[in-house]
Amino acid sequence: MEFHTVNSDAVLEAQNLVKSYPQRGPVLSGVSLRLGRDDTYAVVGPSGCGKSTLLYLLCGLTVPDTGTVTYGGRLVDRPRHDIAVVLQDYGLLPWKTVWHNVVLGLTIQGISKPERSRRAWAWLERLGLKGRERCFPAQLSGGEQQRVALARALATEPGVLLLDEPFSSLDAITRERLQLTLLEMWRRVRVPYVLVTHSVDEAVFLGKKIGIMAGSPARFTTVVDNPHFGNPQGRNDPAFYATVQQVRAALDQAVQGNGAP
Ligand SMILES: Nc1ncnc2c1ncn2[C@@H]1O[C@H](COP(=O)(O)OP(=O)(O)OP(=O)(O)O)[C@@H](O)[C@H]1O
Repeated sequence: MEFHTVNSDAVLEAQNLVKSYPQRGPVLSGVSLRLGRDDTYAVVGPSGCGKSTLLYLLCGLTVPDTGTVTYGGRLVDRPRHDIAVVLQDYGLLPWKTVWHNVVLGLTIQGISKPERSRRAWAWLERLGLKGRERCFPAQLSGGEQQRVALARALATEPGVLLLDEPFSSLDAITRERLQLTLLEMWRRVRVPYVLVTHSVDEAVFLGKKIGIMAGSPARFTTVVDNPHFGNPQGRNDPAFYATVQQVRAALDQAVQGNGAP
């Protein structure tokens, strides 16, 4: 049993992560992140800077060279049931129906059949997928597949949700709808999340905190406390766009400065 001393109101905490890949060398260096119980955290940064790598470290799919990730004070060094991940390509099993994809994680966790059924129906309904449970992923649109991936993650009642560019392959309208869906889900179950995105606009809409990553190896150059998180007026509010521009400028500056301190 490994316990680490962390601030008790942090659900997920990364401290001074350093990560290298063979042949690639150091990708991340000195990366720290603190996700509180009521937080949502958006991560933006240039392509290839190491955002997905950070997410894999946060969920224990890979381990850092040095530094630690803790969940509720316990070291994360392998995947855990209470840290759910939603990937860009949905990660659905093509040979399983929507229903079986949604209950998959629950079956692995050994959840009883009635409880599996209760949770799966609840999330299919909340995400507007009732009636689609017998379909296979290939019979669904991209937006529907992404909602199945969200239902599957949320049905496990995770303590933390990690999302790796979950909406990037969707058209603009579907993307905005699903951003709202994620926000509604967060308001309902209050599961803290880390969202990796290429879209500054999405980061400002969905991140209470916005971490800007840059440099080689990358680190957080700036973390913005975002007053426009979940702004009901959203994109109709000029102040929202002022924040988008500020974050974009900070990102440009970080990239031009290559993240150097
Ligand atoms: N398993 C691996 N082995 C070697 N190099 C890797 C591995 N995984 C990622 N990399 C390299 O590490 C760097 C960071 O990759 P990562 O996918 O974390 O970046 P990213 O910021 O998420 O990129 P993007 O925004 O394009 O998705 C890239 O140069 C990538 O080629």
